[in-house]
Amino acid sequence: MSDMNLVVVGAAGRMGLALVRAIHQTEGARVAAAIERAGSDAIGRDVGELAGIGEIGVAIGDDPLPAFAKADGVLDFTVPKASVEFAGYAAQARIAHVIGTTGCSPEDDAAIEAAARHAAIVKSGNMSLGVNLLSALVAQAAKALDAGFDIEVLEMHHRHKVDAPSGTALMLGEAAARGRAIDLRDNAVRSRDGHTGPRPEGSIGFATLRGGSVVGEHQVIFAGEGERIVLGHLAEDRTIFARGAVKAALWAHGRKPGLYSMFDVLGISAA
Ligand SMILES: NC(=O)C1=CN([C@@H]2O[C@H](COP(=O)(O)OP(=O)(O)OC[C@H]3O[C@@H](n4cnc5c(N)ncnc54)[C@H](OP(=O)(O)O)[C@@H]3O)[C@@H](O)[C@H]2O)C=CC1
Ligand SMILES: O=C(O)C1=N[C@H](C(=O)O)C[C@H](O)C1
Repeated sequence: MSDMNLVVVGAAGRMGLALVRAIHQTEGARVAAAIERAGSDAIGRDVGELAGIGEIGVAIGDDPLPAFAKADGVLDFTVPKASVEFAGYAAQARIAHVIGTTGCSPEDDAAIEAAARHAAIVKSGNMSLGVNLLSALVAQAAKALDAGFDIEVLEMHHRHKVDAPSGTALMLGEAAARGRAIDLRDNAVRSRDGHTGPRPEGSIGFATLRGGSVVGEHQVIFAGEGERIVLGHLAEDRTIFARGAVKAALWAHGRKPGLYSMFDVLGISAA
């Protein structure tokens, strides 16, 4: 079988470059095109050279449509507005679209869901095996522990991150809510400041730290009377997300249209 031709959008970004390296190391996949924002300094540069793997003969461009028309899939870790646009183009081209972008609004998610009627989309706030497994464990723990255990989600990321709470923190919050059989939207406490009053029983709290070069750290704390259970994940390298995304693309290639998650790709039961 011929290699899966992948377009990396946001190719000069932190994840874009990690994706180029991951595709290069994966049998059955090749970088067919690399796209950046119009006006980016990276336009015209060889994406392999930029990613530190040497020239691969793929110059970064700014026009996604012709690139998508010749490809089998798109890897997209950009910004919500761009991901919505790319979802429309990938749907037109009927090719797989892997979306790692976080910070999407409900309207963005609705547009992506609509595009998934025409193409296979895999979207997840975290593409690593570890976090997806952690998510299943969190749901299980939340189900086993009663509301006497307060749930708090703590995350830390590098100083460049623009959205909060992280996509992963929200995914872990969703897992906890699923375990508790409650709706996260009605129970999330996403910030605290000043005289907050006591903690609402059954709520799920989020705390965000930003600084330095931290790749991504998450903890879910179940705080009870006299004891705490802490489940966590430490990302040491962006390779874990990139490898997961390439795996998702290969999995989605030729699959029927629909919105899938990394649980589907990894065969993990959401619990
Ligand atoms: N799901 C997961 O496993 C993971 C998700 N992420 C998420 O991925 C996203 C990107 O993260 P990161 O790589 O650190 O961010 P970066 O800012 O380093 O990369 C994003 C890239 O996308 C480019 N871009 C923006 N708009 C467009 C556009 N319209 N067309 C083409 N390219 C565009 C940016 O260009 P410019 O800078 O010039 O604007 C930039 O190069 C974030 O939402 C992050 O949370 C990150 C890691 C793992
Ligand atoms: O922006 C990042 O860097 C990351 N974003 C994702 C998130 O929002 O959870 C995944 C990972 O933690 C890195």
